[in-house]
Amino acid sequence: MKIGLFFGSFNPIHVGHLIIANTMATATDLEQVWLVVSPQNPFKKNKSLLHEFDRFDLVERAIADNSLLKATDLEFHMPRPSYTIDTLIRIQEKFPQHTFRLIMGEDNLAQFPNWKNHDKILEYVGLYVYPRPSAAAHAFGSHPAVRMVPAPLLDISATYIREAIRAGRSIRYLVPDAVEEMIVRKKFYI
Ligand SMILES: Nc1ncnc2c1ncn2[C@@H]1O[C@H](COP(=O)(O)OP(=O)(O)OP(=O)(O)O)[C@@H](O)[C@H]1O
Ligand SMILES: O=C(O)c1ccc[n+]([C@@H]2O[C@H](COP(=O)([O-])O)[C@@H](O)[C@H]2O)c1
Repeated sequence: MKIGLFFGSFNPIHVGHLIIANTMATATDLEQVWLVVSPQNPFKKNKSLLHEFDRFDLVERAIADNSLLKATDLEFHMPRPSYTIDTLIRIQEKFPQHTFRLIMGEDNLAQFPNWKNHDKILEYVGLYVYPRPSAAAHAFGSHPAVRMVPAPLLDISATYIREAIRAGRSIRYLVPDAVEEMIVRKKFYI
């Protein structure tokens, strides 16, 4: 199978992530998308980073009704911070029967040349990129290993959702109902 790996902090998962994952699984040649929850992005020092077990639970709740999407906690058992190349190698070793592509939002492309072994990532799996309104300029638009997937722009972020919660505003429709229910019940991000 050809599978898209969608890495993220998912702090928390929101409808933007779900639209991206579902678009990749239905409007491209990818047959499934696996959401890889990263314990620690090497570039992010976030005080409001929820424990990875809780972020993973929220992801599982969010995708429970979509058989094309799966969640994986593989990075929980790997060294921190979470370097994507190391995880890609581990996943390919574990699932030699599948081919993989790396999915990311366009905002990640500007910093991508600073990722560990980014050339190797391009060679190894290639990228499927979802456009993002806040994306800074980058030089990957016509790179042969990078596929820009045309799709509606989504001006929504986990930062906005955390701020809304802190300010006592509703996050209804920004996250699935089951995710909102758990965030409210467990008082996450307050
Ligand atoms: N609205 C969006 N449009 C395009 N890509 C997105 C969007 N939201 C998230 N992504 C992509 O999803 C992946 C995981 O992102 P992440 O979990 O950091 O979400 P985020 O909303 O950007 O979070 P934060 O606001 O905390 O930085 C990244 O590749 C990111 O580029
Ligand atoms: O491997 C790297 O050098 C690297 C540098 C920056 C980010 N990443 C990964 O990119 C993914 C997206 O991060 P985030 O926090 O924007 O969701 C997440 O899995 C990070 O571990 C990976």
